[in-house]
Amino acid sequence: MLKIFNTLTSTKEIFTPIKKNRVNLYVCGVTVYDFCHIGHGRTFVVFDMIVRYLRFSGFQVKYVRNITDIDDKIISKSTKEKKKINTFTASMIKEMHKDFDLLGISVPDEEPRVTDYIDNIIRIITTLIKKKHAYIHKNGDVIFSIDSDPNYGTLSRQSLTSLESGSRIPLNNMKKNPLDFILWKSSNKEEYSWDSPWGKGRPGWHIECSAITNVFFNNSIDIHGGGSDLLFPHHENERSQSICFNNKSMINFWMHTGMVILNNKKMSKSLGNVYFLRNILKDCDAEVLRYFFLSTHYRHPIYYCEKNLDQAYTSLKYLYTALYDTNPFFNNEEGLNFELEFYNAMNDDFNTPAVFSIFFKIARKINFLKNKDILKTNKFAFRLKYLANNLGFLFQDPKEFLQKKTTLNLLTLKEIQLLIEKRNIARQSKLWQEADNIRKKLMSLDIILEDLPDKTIWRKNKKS
Ligand SMILES: Nc1ncnc2c1ncn2[C@@H]1O[C@H](COP(=O)(O)OP(=O)(O)OP(=O)(O)O)[C@@H](O)[C@H]1O
Ligand SMILES: [Zn+2]
Repeated sequence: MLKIFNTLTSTKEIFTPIKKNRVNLYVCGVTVYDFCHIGHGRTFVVFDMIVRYLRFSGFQVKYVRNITDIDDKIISKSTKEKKKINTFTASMIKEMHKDFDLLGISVPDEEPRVTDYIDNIIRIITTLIKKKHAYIHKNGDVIFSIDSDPNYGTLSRQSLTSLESGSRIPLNNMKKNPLDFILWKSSNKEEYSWDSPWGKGRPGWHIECSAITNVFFNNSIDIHGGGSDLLFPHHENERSQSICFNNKSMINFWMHTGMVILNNKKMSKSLGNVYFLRNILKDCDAEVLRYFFLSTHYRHPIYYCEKNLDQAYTSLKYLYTALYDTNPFFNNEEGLNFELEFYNAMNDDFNTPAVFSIFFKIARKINFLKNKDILKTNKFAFRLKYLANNLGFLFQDPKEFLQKKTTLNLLTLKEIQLLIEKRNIARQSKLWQEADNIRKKLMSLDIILEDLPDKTIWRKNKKS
């Protein structure tokens, strides 16, 4: 039985979908004004893992992730680069897809862009005004009145009084409450404004998700996700608007991922403390990065540093070394207790760190069986691969993975193989000094040897 931590109730709850066997999942996507960073990678790998597991568990999942393609930062960046907004956002979206592909994040079923849903946004705002949940300022801005919603603050569990006193927005004559937020921003700039009953303008940020979820899910959502940075104000505001528009809430579970932290701050485009995915992936295998993201529980923050990536690499190396030289053999006999442990861990709010320790247990079993019982080894290898594949791991050829970090400009693969053979002959002839010299020579070229019972394998030293 799957249990998910629901931010709304702050408890782990049994997950029952609104419609049997179907899951409607919506995740807030990227504001496209720069390349994607590791923080995006973490959040979207987490939801990718969740989608994969839900599908693996037999649910039919409809996964929608929006793209914010209109916003102040987009306007200022495209202006700076002297590009038309559409051209600029189209190129950023293309780059985002490239990065996510590199990371093995499967494509959502729908990726709606905000600018394609302006009519729907206007329709919702019109209704909110009619229902007196929003008011029009004389400059043409439309503003949501949080005091019109008695439940405002419920999701992020904040008391309005403390929010108001803590708010740094000055109480001017434009907003009735300092926490009121903009639904429609008046603007006359041709390129990024649309006609509306309140004059030319463009949507505020929060309203886009209410509009898009209405279009794609008719406001009937099983899981709504995003990073924990979005809980307040974005998700609080979105929820409030949607409830006021629809008269009820049909979002059952709210899930939030922990932040990727760099230098004690959330990694973010606007702060500029980012590592772009594309740069990290030049040196780091995508599966290693994926492993790093999921080796901490999705709700906890993670701290990016080389050392943590190295640890992820070492762990994956252990799993691939276990699979090396096996022929995974389909079966329903061996490792079923591990499979059960896997389901228990995943059903416990997607506990991937626990899952990885189960993978390790299977790998240890494989290592123990190797050279003792080939069939059993291969059956356990199947179990490991089968379970890991379902979360997007262990798809690579073990040999290729172990040898991957090779930018071999000094030695060709053939030369390495020749040296290994030479060393093996020296060892067989008990010429230990000569064998050791060859090992040292390879080591100085960052090639590490591992002697298995019947052969020697090599890999590139990760740190080089
Ligand atoms: N450091 C991070 N760790 C984990 N998730 C993140 C991080 N930064 C952004 N996200 C998530 O990625 C998605 C897209 O975020 P967004 O495009 O707003 O990125 P951002 O870098 O925070 O940009 P900005 O600084 O302009 O707000 C959101 O779901 C957000 O929660
Ligand atoms: Zn959103």
